[in-house]
Amino acid sequence: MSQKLTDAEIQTQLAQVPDWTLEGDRLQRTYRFKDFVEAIAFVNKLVEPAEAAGHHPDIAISYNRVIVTLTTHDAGGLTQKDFDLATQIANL
Ligand SMILES: C[C@H](O)[C@H](O)[C@H]1CNC2=NC(N)=NC(=O)C2=N1
Repeated sequence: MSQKLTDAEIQTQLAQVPDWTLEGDRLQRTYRFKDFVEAIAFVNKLVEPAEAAGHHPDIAISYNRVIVTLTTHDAGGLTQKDFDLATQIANL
């Protein structure tokens, strides 16, 4: 299991993923698309990197908006896995 990051480590990591924000002890980004079909297409693109990492985002879909939230359930907070996946998602 990955170790929870300290507040200082989280701040350092946040600078590497500028479009993501800290929401409590979670990392979050909202994506907006043309319509529901494009939103779902994006969600489908998350499957491969998430499965490859063995790490899975929480996803909320509302028509053309997708809110991706990252946290490590096993650790009860943010770990390096969350920032690694955020980077991969940002590079899709
Ligand atoms: C056994 C398996 O690797 C774990 O249950 C993984 C699966 N995906 C996961 N995803 C996330 N976001 N947090 C976890 O703690 C987690 N645990």
